Amino acid sequence: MNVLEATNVWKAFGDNTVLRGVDLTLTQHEVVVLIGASGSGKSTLLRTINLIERIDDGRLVLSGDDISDPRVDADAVRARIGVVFQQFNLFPHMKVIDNVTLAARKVHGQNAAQARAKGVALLERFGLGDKVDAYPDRLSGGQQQRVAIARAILTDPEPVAARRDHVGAGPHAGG
Ligand SMILES: Nc1ncnc2c1ncn2[C@@H]1O[C@H](COP(=O)(O)OP(=O)(O)OP(=O)(O)O)[C@@H](O)[C@H]1O
Repeated sequence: MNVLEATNVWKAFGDNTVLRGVDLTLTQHEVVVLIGASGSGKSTLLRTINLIERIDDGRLVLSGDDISDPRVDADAVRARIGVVFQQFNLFPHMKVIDNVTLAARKVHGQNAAQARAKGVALLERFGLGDKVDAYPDRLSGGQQQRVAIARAILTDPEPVAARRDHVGAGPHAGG
């Protein structure tokens, strides 16, 4: 019995086409790992299956039921699917750049213009130059994670090497 059959699934956000004709079949008791670059569309595919995002084209069949039919009861479908979400505790009402520089400005007293310049440079280094003025809910999980890392780095934390010396940890500690 196929638990899920995704056929030729397409999904775009504006001119960013994320899912381009995805086919996926899952059978009962099967464990499947979805691997791809950050921002390549893994979460988007999972969100379409859970009807958080509606697909633009294609078909999704859950245990024989066509859940891509717009008339389907989304809550009833979601009740049949378990989801673990990614969460990085960014402020949802603040742009990426403001999330990244907030602690540096408010807690560490860094000059606003200077903090912004450093923040933009760091975001560019992390491949997020085009997300500086986006809000967190427009980013992928990995992109949000990198914003959270940039926020931590911008406050100039104690170097990792020095911290390792303090706690006596080996070279592979942390994570
Ligand atoms: N609601 C949205 N509005 C606009 N763009 C979005 C939205 N959700 C995701 N995107 C964009 O779609 C692309 C795919 O995002 P998705 O979250 O599916 O990636 P992912 O493969 O799960 O990435 P990661 O490994 O980083 O979690 C990204 O470029 C992201 O910016």
